[in-house]
Amino acid sequence: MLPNKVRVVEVGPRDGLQNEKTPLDAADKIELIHALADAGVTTIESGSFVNPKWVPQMASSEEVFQGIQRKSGVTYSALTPNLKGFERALAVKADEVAVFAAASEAFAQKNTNCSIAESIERFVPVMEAAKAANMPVRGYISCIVGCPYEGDIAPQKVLEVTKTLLDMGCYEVSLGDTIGVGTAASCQRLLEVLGAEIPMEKLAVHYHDTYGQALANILKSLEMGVATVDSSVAGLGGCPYAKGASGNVATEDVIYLLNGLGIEHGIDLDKLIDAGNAISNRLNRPNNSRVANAITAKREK
Ligand SMILES: CC(C)(COP(=O)([O-])OP(=O)([O-])OC[C@H]1O[C@@H](n2cnc3c(N)ncnc32)[C@H](O)[C@@H]1OP(=O)([O-])[O-])[C@@H](O)C(=O)NCCC(=O)NCCSC(=O)C[C@@](C)(O)CC(=O)[O-]
Repeated sequence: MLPNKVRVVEVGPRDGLQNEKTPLDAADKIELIHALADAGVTTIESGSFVNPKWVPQMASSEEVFQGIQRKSGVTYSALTPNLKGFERALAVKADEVAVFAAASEAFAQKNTNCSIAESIERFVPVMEAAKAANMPVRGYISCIVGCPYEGDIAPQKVLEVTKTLLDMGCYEVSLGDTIGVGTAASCQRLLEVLGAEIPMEKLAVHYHDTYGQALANILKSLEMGVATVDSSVAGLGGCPYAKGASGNVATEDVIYLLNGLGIEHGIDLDKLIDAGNAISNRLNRPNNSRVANAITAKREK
């Protein structure tokens, strides 16, 4: 059965912009975040406190958080790989942080320079500090169905990491199909394994659209009881440690799907399209949302 309401987690300003080649200054990112909040998005991953040598596009995250005019009811979250990242996020008053692990050892090494177990160890002090600061922590898992280095990933491995993150205190785990290889069938198999042990409300889906399967995978996930979907306005981004991976599914496309299904989400599609067109123009790249392109063409007629 489909959920009545879906929470859309906008990851464009982080997952999207971390992999765009055109450098943006903090003011452009702030403008994007303001436009997203104005469109009704209530969770916006606004930056990342990782080593700026690894991901230079996120180096201005402090400035971004300090420059945002916060809208009441909106959660401005940040990615934090370790205690140092958490302290940076806390200093600029992020509302929520996210730790990120992988279901593939090879990807964990490439992305975080350590094994899966070591990445989890780094989260222990983050969870303690977040608890003391009363800050919610989200968990991410990369490579939930496939890894660019290891190939297919067993659902059992994803289950193990998901349980670990939830046991540590993450309120939710977002399942990342980092290279977009999942299909409705493989996502269903994974969610069946997870759903046997974990309540669906603890899971979110985070699909990249490399193989054009993201919307089908989202629909399947909604049918299986998932009600939180990550997406990126204009389909921004990719992944710096997964060559050839395209951006997240475009938020505009997700909203069009939800509208068609009659599922509540609280986002104004027209305003969202304006936000996506503006950032695409600023980056001098095409808008990767098919819905945005279709509606923009219709507007121009
Ligand atoms: C995890 C580390 C930090 C380990 O990196 P490391 O080099 O092993 O760390 P270290 O602890 O040995 O420290 C080395 C240097 O980094 C500094 N450092 C250490 N931590 C920080 C920090 N937080 N902020 C700023 N600086 C930091 C630290 O201070 C030191 O500086 P130095 O003494 O050399 O001058 C590194 O590998 C890293 O930053 N990785 C991030 C990679 C990344 O951002 N990837 C993209 C995000 S994940 C993703 O996109 C997937 C997701 C979530 O969207 C889901 C999906 O789709 O799959």
